[in-house]
Amino acid sequence: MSPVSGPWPPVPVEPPEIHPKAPAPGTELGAHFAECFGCGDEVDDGLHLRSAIGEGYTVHSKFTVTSAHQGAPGLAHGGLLACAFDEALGSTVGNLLHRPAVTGKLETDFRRPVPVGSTLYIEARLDGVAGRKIYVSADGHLDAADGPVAVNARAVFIAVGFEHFSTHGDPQALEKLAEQHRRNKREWDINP
Ligand SMILES: CCCCCCCC/C=C\CCCCCCCC(=O)SCCNC(=O)CCNC(=O)[C@H](O)C(C)(C)COP(=O)(O)OP(=O)(O)OC[C@H]1O[C@@H](n2cnc3c(N)ncnc32)[C@H](O)[C@@H]1OP(=O)(O)O
Repeated sequence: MSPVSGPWPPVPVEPPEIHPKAPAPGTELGAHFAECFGCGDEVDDGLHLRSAIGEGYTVHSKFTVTSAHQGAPGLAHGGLLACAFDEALGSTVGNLLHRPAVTGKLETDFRRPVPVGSTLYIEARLDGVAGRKIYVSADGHLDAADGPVAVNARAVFIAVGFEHFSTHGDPQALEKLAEQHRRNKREWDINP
């Protein structure tokens, strides 16, 4: 079975334009929202993904699998692995392009089991942009940045206005996020 289901990106794309205020390679990113299941510190059984900007404007993330993340006994649940990639890929779009966007499509190839206690090293990249569609992909290596590949993922994020979050989300939580970003002096304004 081929891990690749077709050409990627599937349509002609423009090269991504890295935002002039994107964090420099080596920058640790921290949580983008304390209540985020993927990266937030306030979610006890969340994934607690930790990410940093890599060379060539990639994003490198680490996800350590705990017993809270099991599907089969002792093994990571595939849906939670997909969640880790959603987070890593979304972080890549948000931090490198400074463009609010949501996941439109997320595809994963699970190539090796990921045991509880192991750490997935995820390297994510921007593959191209076609209008509002932002194409990204990532590889997840087991227990080391150059470990065997356990998961591949690719996704289409769709750029949205900030009103997407204020209209469909929780305005109070959005304000909390805005306050957090003001406190951390982030370079983008998340107010709608
Ligand atoms: C909070 C602010 C942050 C600010 C930035 C700070 C940086 C922070 C760093 C870190 C970031 C975060 C990390 C977290 C990561 C996790 C992200 C998630 O889990 S997001 C939740 C799951 N996803 C949804 O809930 C979407 C639900 N869907 C929708 O809301 C709509 O369907 C939407 C917005 C995606 C599109 O709806 P329409 O009405 O606006 O637009 P239409 O015309 O339908 O589509 C626009 C284009 O996109 C294509 N498109 C739409 N859906 C597609 C799909 N599923 N696959 C492929 N293409 C699709 C269409 O074909 C169209 O393409 P054509 O312009 O015509 O070429």
